Amino acid sequence: MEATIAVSGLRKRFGPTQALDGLTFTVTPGQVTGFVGPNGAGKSTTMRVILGLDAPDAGTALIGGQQYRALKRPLSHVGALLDAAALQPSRTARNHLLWLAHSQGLGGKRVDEVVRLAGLESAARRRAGGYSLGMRQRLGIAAAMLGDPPVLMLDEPFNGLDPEGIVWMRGLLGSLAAQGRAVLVSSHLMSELQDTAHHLLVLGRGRVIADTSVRELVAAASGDRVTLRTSERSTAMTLLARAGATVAATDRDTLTVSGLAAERIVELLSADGVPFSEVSAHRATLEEAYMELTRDAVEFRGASSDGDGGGAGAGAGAGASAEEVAR
Ligand SMILES: Nc1ncnc2c1ncn2[C@@H]1O[C@H](COP(=O)(O)OP(=O)(O)OP(=O)(O)O)[C@@H](O)[C@H]1O
Repeated sequence: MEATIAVSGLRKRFGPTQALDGLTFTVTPGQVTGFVGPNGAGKSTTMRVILGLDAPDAGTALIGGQQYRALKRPLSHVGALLDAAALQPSRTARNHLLWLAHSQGLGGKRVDEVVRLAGLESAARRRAGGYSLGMRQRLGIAAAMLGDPPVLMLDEPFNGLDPEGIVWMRGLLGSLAAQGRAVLVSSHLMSELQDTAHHLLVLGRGRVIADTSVRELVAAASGDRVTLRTSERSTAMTLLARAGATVAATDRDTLTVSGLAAERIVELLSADGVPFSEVSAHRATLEEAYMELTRDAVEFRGASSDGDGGGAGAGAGAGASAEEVAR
């Protein structure tokens, strides 16, 4: 089966709230796609519609070209982690997985495999009701992986994980994508997606406001700034300015240089015998890149009751313009 999620023109209203407002995107295989946006942007609703748990008012949501309800053994097509708290508390984790596996015609051997994959060996025979949120997330991952699906859709999988769990989750997501699966992951924290997501889908008020590669996004936000540390600040400033750079002193022995590549700066300083202890190209964090991307369009934040999202709109080359978003 084709490892894709394709959403087209999705609309969904809950009473006065237009939760999804003509959403269109494709999640492609072989990469982790971060699904981000402020509270109430429509991330969970989108996932619920894709899984057939909510019916859209308009539009389509297809997994590998098919609607969820048309899938014969859904767990073999798509694994989902939606609400890690939704468990039968009296069941052991293993029995929960066995029950799920049997409902899909899968055997106990696969249950043992996913228990291992999720790092739950030592806890699998304990009742899930006593699990911490982090362990529930692992159990949710185990359940999502039961059918070895080509498509994964995980709502806030980092929630409740300790630092070790976060590193584990990042590694897992990366390896699932490297196996050619399509992996859609919602998150509130850019830091969780840093070095994990290859692609970013930014939602605002039920619309896609940016659909962009993380590499391009970070490169654009990083600019061409280079940090230079030297004990001969004024000599370096004169030399680099003469070579066409814009140079600003940021500290007693530190300069920020733009307009010249780091390699060229090293060449120039070396040729003139100017000492330096650091020449490093600035790399924006995903958080910085996201803030820049969403800075301009106020409307992105949504109605004030929607809470604590970022700024709004889309930066150059990354989706709709601020004006479009503000409509
Ligand atoms: N069952 C429902 N009944 C009424 N309104 C709903 C329902 N489900 C979602 N909504 C509303 O739809 C909008 C989108 O909600 P959704 O949960 O999809 O956003 P989200 O991006 O997942 O938010 P969060 O980041 O807080 O999880 C919100 O305004 C929400 O209040």
